[in-house]
Amino acid sequence: MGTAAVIVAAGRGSRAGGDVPKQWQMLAGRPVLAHTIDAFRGKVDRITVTIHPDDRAQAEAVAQGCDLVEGGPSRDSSVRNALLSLDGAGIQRVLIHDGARPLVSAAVIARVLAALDTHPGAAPALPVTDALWRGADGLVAGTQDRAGLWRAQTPQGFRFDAILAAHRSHVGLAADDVEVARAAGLDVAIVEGEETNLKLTFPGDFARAEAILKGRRMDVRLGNGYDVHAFTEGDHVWLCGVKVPHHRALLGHSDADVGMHALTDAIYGALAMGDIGRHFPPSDPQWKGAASDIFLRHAADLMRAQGYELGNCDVTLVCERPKIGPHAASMQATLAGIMGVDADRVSVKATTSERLGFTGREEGIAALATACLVKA
Ligand SMILES: Nc1ccn([C@@H]2O[C@H](COP(=O)(O)OP(=O)(O)OP(=O)(O)O)[C@@H](O)[C@H]2O)c(=O)n1
Ligand SMILES: C[C@](O)(CO)[C@H](O)COP(=O)(O)O
Repeated sequence: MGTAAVIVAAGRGSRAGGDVPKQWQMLAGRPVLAHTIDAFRGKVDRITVTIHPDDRAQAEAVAQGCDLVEGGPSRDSSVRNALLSLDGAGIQRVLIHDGARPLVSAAVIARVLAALDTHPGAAPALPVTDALWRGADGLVAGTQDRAGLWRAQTPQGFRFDAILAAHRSHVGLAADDVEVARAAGLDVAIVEGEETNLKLTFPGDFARAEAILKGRRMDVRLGNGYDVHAFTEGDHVWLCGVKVPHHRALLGHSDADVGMHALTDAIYGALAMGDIGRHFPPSDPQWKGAASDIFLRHAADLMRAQGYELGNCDVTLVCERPKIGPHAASMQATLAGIMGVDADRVSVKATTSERLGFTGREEGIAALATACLVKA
């Protein structure tokens, strides 16, 4: 079934302010209209965008792969021009959407399309939840019952032939295409809209839209790390940056801080940037006996260079001895200090392996770590 989207973007955005009409203003680094068009790509067979004659150059750059049609002096005349341009193109369903609603979700689009299986028209809306007043001269002049009132959104979807005929016969202006459809006797189903499907109308709406987009784009990454070091002769071990007295030491090319190594690898893993061995090859003599905070600091710096912050991390040391509990708080503070994060984002805990395996036989210590990195 041929489905088209008509995106109306021929207005001048007089209420939104700014140096250029709102559809050309930047939102999260891209023109508003680029976001709106992208929301429909892959969901419909073709996209028609109505533009103001002055905007052709920007439109050709932003609306690649779309048909461009010149709009009229009012929203409904712009829609009509777009529908007329699609006449005879084998379109069965059309979604008519404001170019100024760049945050429309796939779920809203899907709900409108699904409702068109059973209705000639369908549109998203939200029930009015605030009390409604009539006002005059800055005073409340009366109240309005809100029962049965809805806030209309777009895309408004229709069977193509029906809405084209409705627009052809419509006389006068219309706030939206539902008004045109209803004037022609078409039933329009209400489907659930979304608060985030806002129409950029006033200057303050851009900051709201930007905040919503930011939230949607949050990138959360998980990494894990695992390391083992064997015991050797000595009188202390380094664990999570803390020198812990013990009747043995850990054997390693560096200071063998198994906990810090696991955590470092977890961060590298979350970044998909290899492991300690890749960044600090054991074959390189300069890392012999190195304090492991060099590795962890490097991983934390890389994390920030990629735009991430540490959400939290969790290190588990597996050993019968030394007992970790008395040192856990100091380890937590040390790791947090190296990574430059608050201590409550760092957890250090330990378990025995019930005397089973190499850790149970006290041949060495194992460590596991998980790191969660967040890019807002
Ligand atoms: N002649 C017009 C007027 C409006 N629109 C489009 O209809 C949508 C909703 O209209 P509105 O928010 O009112 O946009 P503007 O008319 O641009 O804004 P304003 O009323 O503040 O000038 C917008 O995407 C707008 O570009 C259109 O294609 N052709
Ligand atoms: C179509 C619409 O977005 C539905 O809420 C709305 O009617 C457009 O209104 P405007 O007067 O063009 O801002």
